[in-house]
Amino acid sequence: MNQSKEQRILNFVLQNAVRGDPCSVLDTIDKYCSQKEWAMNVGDEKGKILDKTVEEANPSVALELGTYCGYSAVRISRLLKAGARLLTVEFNPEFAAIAKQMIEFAGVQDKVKLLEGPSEEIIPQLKKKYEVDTLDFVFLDHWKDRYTPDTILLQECNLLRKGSVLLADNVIFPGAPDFLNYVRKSPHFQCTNYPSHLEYMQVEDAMEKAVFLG
Ligand SMILES: Cn1cnc(CNC(=O)c2cc(-c3ccc(F)cc3)cc(O)c2O)c1
Ligand SMILES: [Mg+2]
Repeated sequence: MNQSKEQRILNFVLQNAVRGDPCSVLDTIDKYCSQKEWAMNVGDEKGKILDKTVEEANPSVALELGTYCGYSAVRISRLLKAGARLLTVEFNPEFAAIAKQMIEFAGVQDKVKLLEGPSEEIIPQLKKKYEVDTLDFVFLDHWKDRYTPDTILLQECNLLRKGSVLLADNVIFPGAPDFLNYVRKSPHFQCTNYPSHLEYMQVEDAMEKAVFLG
């Protein structure tokens, strides 16, 4: 059976990165995806914006929507303080299986809980089933047309508190125009735009930070 691109990325990491070293896993994925096969990891340029936003938020409980191969789950969790945790949601079972192995190889599995299923089903379960009170940080990197409905759902489920930080990838390319409209017009969010480029390409992209004001 033909290997998937995501399986090839994982194999390249297993053969070339240092087990238990998150930075070496990130560098190895970026090397493969810039030199051999493009893939939709957030990448190093936008990854540095993600790093700064996570460090500033210093979250105890973080949520990621859109795990893919686990690149940003490794990126975020390597920065978490002792006892802090990342919940990451992936609806595609093939991607989830790759991400699980990537997270374990990087050695961050004790900080990361991978939840398989559609975000609209998992978000309403976070409080009771996953013992979440409120979320300190949310990284949106899943289907771009789910950013707005899931941001509304997070509010409806009382998962945001004053100061909760949302960071959205790809608000320029592929684009999330309705999300930008929604958060920038809402009195409940303070927004900041971070111009950047599409991962591994010279195409313009950006990340949007939206801090919940309560
Ligand atoms: C299948 N699937 C599972 N999760 C998702 C959600 N992510 C995206 O769709 C996504 C797409 C692109 C992208 C795609 C085509 C292209 F030409 C240029 C860029 C980049 C990203 O950073 C993304 O996050 C999609
Ligand atoms: Mg993305």
